[in-house]
Amino acid sequence: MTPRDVELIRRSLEAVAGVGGELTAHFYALLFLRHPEVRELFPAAMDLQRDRLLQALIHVVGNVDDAAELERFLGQLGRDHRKFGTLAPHYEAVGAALVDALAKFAGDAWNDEVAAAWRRAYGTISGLMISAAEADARERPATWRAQIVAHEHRTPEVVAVTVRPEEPYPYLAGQYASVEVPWWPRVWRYYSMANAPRTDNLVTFHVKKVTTGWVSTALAERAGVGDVIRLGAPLGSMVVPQHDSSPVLLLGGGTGAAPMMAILEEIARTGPHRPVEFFVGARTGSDLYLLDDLLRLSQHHHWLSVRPVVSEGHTYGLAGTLPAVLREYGLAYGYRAYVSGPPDMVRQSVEVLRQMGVERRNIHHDPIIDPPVRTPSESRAQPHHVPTARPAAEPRPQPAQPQPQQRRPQPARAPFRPVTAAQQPAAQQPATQQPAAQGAAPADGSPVDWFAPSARQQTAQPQRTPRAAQAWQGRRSQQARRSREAAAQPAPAQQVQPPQQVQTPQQAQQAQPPQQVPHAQPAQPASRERQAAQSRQWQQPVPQPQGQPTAPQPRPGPAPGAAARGYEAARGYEAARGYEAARGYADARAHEESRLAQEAAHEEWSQEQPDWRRAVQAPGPHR
Ligand SMILES: NC(=O)C1=CN([C@@H]2O[C@H](COP(=O)(O)OP(=O)(O)OC[C@H]3O[C@@H](n4cnc5c(N)ncnc54)[C@H](O)[C@@H]3O)[C@@H](O)[C@H]2O)C=CC1
Repeated sequence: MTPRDVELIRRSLEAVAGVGGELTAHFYALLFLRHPEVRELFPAAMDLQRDRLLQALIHVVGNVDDAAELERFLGQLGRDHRKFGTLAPHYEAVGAALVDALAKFAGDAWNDEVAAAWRRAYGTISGLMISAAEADARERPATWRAQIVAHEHRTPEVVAVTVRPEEPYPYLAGQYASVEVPWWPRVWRYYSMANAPRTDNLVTFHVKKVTTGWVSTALAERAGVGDVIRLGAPLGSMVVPQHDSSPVLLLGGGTGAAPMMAILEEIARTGPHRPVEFFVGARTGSDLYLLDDLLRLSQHHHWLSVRPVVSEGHTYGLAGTLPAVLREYGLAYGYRAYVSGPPDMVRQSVEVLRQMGVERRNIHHDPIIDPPVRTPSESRAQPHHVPTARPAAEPRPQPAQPQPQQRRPQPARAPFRPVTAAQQPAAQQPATQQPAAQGAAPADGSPVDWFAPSARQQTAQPQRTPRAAQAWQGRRSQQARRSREAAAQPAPAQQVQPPQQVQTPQQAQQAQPPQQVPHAQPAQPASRERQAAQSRQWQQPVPQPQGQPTAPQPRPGPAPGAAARGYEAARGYEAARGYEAARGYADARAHEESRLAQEAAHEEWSQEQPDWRRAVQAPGPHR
């Protein structure tokens, strides 16, 4: 690209900065109308996808002077696109739709010279992506199937999910992978590997349940041992160089500490052992889910210092956010720094490190991931504030908000979610739960999803053909009826409850371990102390029922009477049977829900087409 091309492209991007949402919606409308087969490559819900395109373009234009960074970024983008099934001809279709969409929205900033500059630039971009993807295809698969072998709640919100990929999954400590769950096809989310590569090929991810995160919620609540997920190729350059012995500073906030654990494990295993300072941050003491592991490690490794940092509430450790504590207490000079956590934490930490004199090349972090939620003022004030690449991210939870659904609207098209007995039809939802109309700030001042469908698109929704609307209604009421029937049936777990009168309270409690029913809300220990108390309780020997001799007794046969059944239940036997039954039952329901969701998504796709046509035919803002 010539400097003139760069100048023209920058100016045209500035011209469309205020209409990014419409531009990308128009781009996808054009693409899907011209090439309907391409729609199959994208997830049913397109909101995050829309955000990605513009972010990638902004990154490319922002780094156009840095050939090495461009090559790295586009190479990674091309390799990462293999998991979507993207082929070389798709790039051409995308380029044509992109230029046409820009032409419509750039207004006076668009002319033949600008169009030619964009075509040249896109040729270079797609060329780099295609060649990186082709080279990658010669070496490794596009995706890996991986079976969940462990699923462990580390806190009520954070789950450690361990998978065994079916084929070797080579990666470096500190890298991340995209993950797709079977319930939301083509929706990919990124998680860092929380362990260094192991000979048994097991990989652990730390997943925080996010209110509106489809993949995170599925991984945390729906997934269980035996389920198979898909992994994309490992990505990222936040790795410790081999043969480097500089001291290391690790800053890990929340589940962002996961890649730091992998780096730490790698240093411990392969050396060289150099001073490692690990500032591990969380909002509250009970969110420091890695602290016990880290303290144990620091007892074994004299070179490791662990500094817990808590920003809310009173607890041991340092008080404040990670960047603030780093500024106050941190050692940084001469250190190689690794930073991971919420986007603002990473940005601020990088800034503090730079102020402390750490060279940019010694500060490592993943591409900064922002949730696709922006206030109108942010969008207007900082249309180009994105300095680095951003893979798609799930919106970060807003724990401080009492009503998270008001902060981040639900996925725009309610039918994508299966209807359960507990849910009202979307039309009956309170007005506050409906997605905010684009461009209109909610009265309560909460942020607008700037990439949500516009008010026009939403009001266009009821304009289905009567036949399609009838089919959809039929499907919804069928699902609601099934859910009601399922809810009315006693769950198998309840059918095998032993009679109450033969159980002591302790036995009853032990017969129903809180963590054993999958897909149910996990127990919510209010504090670390309570967690410890629960764990101690579970380690206690099973008390003998009253009236039974205390000497070892042969286990009673299969439930000859109520007392024997109670005895078995106290030993967890009935609970285990109930668990199995409940699990099969829940799985069947989950599959049914998933099937209905898929059908609904397909129906939505066909309903979208008139919307695309209208979007394509509508006049641009400048015309
Ligand atoms: N799960 C994974 O494998 C990985 C997750 N991440 C990212 O890490 C983040 C983890 O989120 P949570 O666990 O909810 O962390 P969190 O929101 O509970 O915060 C963790 C730490 O970051 C600090 N922090 C939060 N917001 C801040 C701000 N605006 N300025 C300064 N410090 C701030 C907190 O004080 C705390 O010390 C997510 O954004 C996730 O995308 C990053 C890498 C890997």
